[in-house]
Amino acid sequence: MTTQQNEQPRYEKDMPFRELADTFERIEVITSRTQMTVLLVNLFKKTPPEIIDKVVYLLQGRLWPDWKGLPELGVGEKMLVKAIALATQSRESEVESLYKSLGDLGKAAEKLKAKYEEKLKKGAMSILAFVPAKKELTVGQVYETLSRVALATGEGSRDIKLKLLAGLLSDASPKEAKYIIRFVEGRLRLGIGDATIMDALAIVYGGGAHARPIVERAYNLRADLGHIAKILATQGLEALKGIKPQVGIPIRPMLAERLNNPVEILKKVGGDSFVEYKYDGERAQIHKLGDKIWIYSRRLENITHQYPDVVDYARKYIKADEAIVEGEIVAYDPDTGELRPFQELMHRKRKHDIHIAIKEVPVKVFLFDLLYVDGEDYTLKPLPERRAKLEEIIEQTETFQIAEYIRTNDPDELEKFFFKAIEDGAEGVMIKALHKNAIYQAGTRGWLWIKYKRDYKSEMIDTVDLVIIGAFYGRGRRGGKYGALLMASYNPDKDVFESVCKVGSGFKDEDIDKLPEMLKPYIIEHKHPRVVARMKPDIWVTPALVAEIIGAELTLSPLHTCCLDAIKPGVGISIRFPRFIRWRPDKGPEDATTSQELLEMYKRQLKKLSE
Ligand SMILES: Nc1ncnc2c1ncn2[C@@H]1O[C@H](COP(=O)(O)OP(=O)(O)OP(=O)(O)O)[C@@H](O)[C@H]1O
Repeated sequence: MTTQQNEQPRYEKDMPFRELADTFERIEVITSRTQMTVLLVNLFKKTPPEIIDKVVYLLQGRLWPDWKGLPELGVGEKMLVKAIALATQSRESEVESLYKSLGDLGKAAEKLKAKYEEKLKKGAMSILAFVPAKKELTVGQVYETLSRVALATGEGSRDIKLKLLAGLLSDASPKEAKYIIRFVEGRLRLGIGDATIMDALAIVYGGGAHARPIVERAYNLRADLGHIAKILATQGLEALKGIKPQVGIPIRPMLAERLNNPVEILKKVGGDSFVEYKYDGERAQIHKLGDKIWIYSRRLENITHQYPDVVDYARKYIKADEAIVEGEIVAYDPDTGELRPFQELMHRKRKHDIHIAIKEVPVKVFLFDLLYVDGEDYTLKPLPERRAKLEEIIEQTETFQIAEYIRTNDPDELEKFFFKAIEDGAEGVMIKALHKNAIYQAGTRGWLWIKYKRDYKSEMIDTVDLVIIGAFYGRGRRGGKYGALLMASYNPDKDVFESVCKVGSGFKDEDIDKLPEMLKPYIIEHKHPRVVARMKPDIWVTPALVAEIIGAELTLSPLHTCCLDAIKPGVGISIRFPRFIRWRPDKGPEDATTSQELLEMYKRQLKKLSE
């Protein structure tokens, strides 16, 4: 077996890997977080600044931040068993049985390594052979070798990985072998949190606890703790103080608190606020540098490859050389423009062929913040300033636009907008403070943003039969035809038809093709006298035709008049994500589901949302 020492470059500024393995071992037996910090402080004091980033990554149990999208180690248990067998000149069956009895492959490696070293020593003693003194493994070497293991891909990569690992284990002491194996297995499990690492960094390189918020702020702006540690260790605290976001490195997201009372919410944010749709999609932090685009998820994974369409929009419609903006990616129906449920977006993510997925589940992006543009950090500027700049640099289109919002300090207005948001397929609303301290609190959940979602949801179990009272012109593939219908329930007490929803989904192409002919005899120039509606369709029709409809749930809406004021003042009952099932030619308009029945259904199906 050739040893890694001979193949690997030695690091000028390096330290023995033993130091790290010793720290791991001590961390395993301590019981308090303070002790953990002390151990890390001692470790960092011994660490040359040039390799602090590698030490931090190894403490985090990874080789680099996940968002880099670099390959993982890609080493299975079988390969590890082989590598241990090679490095300790044992049989694979021996490794396996020891693994079985100890329940820990790291410990098995440690034992076999110790046994092998013992054997070597004895052999050397008995024949008085010359055994060259082994050089110590260094952090740099271990890091470099493991990186090469991860980056070896494609044909022949299995052999390369095996050879590299076996070499590394040959050079390792028993204890080092144990931790190398656990690291590769992803089972280091030392429970060292980022916060503890930051505490220790602040003490060693920042001069004490006062440096801690500066380290944290830097990490929030650039979610790469190794990178932040290296700047701190090599350039000092002042360099960290001036740190700005960097395009390509994700910013840790700002998060919202939750409240369900509009009056209280407005009090919390200081009255005047933006109330925005809380879209039900995937959060996207979009970075642009010239033509290069990165998209990061809520958990800062690199999801760029999942959204080539969004990459395209960002390239075209962000009018800045460098920018970081945030928004929500939502699935929509191109024929009606309506938003689709979150599950459809997930369906798209599961598809293997991204080009088919893009066609089947097209998406829109609703932008809600701007964090950085052309060299300027916007995270410390108040929201109105960020929004104004966002509006300035975005060319808004159908598929790439600013989130729907109102500015208000009126709880009733807030509530109405909330119901409208739900009916339009959003989850609720986000209320955002506008005062001068309303900065972008990266990495923090706070009261500058408050989410307002429903407590209750009325599941829709049964279908309903509703009457057509109007129609909307279609777009996309439905251009020149009707794309959606305005549907109503019957109110026998008043003998009127009350609007419930606008339905555009569930129709087959032939249904859409037949609509103009079906509706033609019923078209009228104005709203029918027996129709009560707030929404205005492109054409009105006499209530006559009935269709069976289902939806995700019954919901409250300020746009519809079915049971208006019955549950809450100013809002009626509606259907969220309604879908056409079939025509009901056997039913006349007065046979449709009544408003009273819808009210009963709403009440019956009311369910507390357990979160
Ligand atoms: N207009 C908007 N402004 C901010 N966030 C929005 C908006 N629309 C949708 N969102 C989504 O809502 C989330 C904000 O809620 P929160 O900060 O509580 O995050 P969360 O913990 O992911 O919660 P949730 O599960 O409710 O989405 C964001 O992460 C984002 O994905």
